[in-house]
Amino acid sequence: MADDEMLSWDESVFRDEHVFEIDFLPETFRHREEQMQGLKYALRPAVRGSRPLNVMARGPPGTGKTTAVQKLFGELAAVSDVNVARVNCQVDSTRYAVFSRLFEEMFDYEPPTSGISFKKLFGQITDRLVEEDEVLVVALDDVNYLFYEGEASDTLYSLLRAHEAHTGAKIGVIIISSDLDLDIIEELDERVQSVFRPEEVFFPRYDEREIVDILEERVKRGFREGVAGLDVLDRVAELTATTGGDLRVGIDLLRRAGLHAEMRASRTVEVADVEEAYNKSKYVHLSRHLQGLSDSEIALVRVVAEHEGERAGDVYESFSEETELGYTRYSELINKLDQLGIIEAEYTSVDGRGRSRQLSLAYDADAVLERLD
Ligand SMILES: Nc1ncnc2c1ncn2[C@@H]1O[C@H](COP(=O)(O)OP(=O)(O)OP(=O)(O)O)[C@@H](O)[C@H]1O
Repeated sequence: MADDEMLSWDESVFRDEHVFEIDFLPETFRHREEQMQGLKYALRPAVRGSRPLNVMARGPPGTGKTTAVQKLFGELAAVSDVNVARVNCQVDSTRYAVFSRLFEEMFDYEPPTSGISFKKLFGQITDRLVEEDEVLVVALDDVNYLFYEGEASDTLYSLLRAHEAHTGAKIGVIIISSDLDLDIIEELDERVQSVFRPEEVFFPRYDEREIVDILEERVKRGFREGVAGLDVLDRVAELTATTGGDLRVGIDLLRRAGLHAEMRASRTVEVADVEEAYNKSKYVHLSRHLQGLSDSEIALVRVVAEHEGERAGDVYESFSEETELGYTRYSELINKLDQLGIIEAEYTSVDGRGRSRQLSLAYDADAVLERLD
């Protein structure tokens, strides 16, 4: 490499590295007009002080569901006094935790950590809504986690029937799910099904062309001019599309490719940097899912890694030694990790012993263990 192509210490390929970060809210939001319209239609009554329609937003990971809701919530808060609250159910995965978060959003301080019953917490939220004659719109993001914990029906029931228990309380609910195997309505109790008839808004995968359109904007804002060419963008879009169309993969690829170019002290990002970055970026889902796991779930992932391909009954011994949890809880945890796509639990017939589940990791064991440390 000639000297003038080398990056000096105080130089960077990045103009604004922040645009590649997870929590960056993009200004332009292309290829989601229809979904934004659908959501707006449902939320419009809230601006007039009425209860909005409930919404079920579904689509594979990284298709803009959270971003759409954040943008609309921003607009709503700017033009009205509607209360908006987005709850990340991966973090707050019980009814109590969800309502604590709502309390915090509305009152700007956390509820007392002990001694306050659910009823009281709930009562304070609805009292405030009634007194101030305000509307609350709640987005339950990654609602699938409430299902994995068996908390979805109770949580939705309380939200949807708030106006019965507390006359005048106006709450609208948007549930967001990226688990397309989960039949949400079917999985809810009948008492919830009878009151929950949401508008449906679907977020399909972006195709390769759309990914290029969207990421072009990030490249322009994130890198200095002339740093990343079209060949880089096309390769990133291709890899993103083949990994399932999750834009997070593409955004992560751009950032890592940039860092890799800097490591080579290069002033430009090349396709080879993208290929190198892909070895890490392809695991963004895995990292995201592992982040939200509890200690006992992590223990189970480790145990399965050590007993790859063995039967659930046999693996249990090692698990119980580590955690002292019972078999029922063990089975529930297996189901959750299976639904999250971290492990695979497949039924196999065992001679004379009926059917049993065989456990294995859905990813390369080293990639998983590395991310748990
Ligand atoms: N149309 C778009 N334009 C610009 N950026 C987008 C667009 N769609 C998604 N993104 C970006 O892709 C990333 C993932 O989007 P987002 O979190 O909204 O997806 P999601 O569907 O909610 O994912 P999950 O279901 O996994 O939570 C974010 O960084 C977001 O900024």
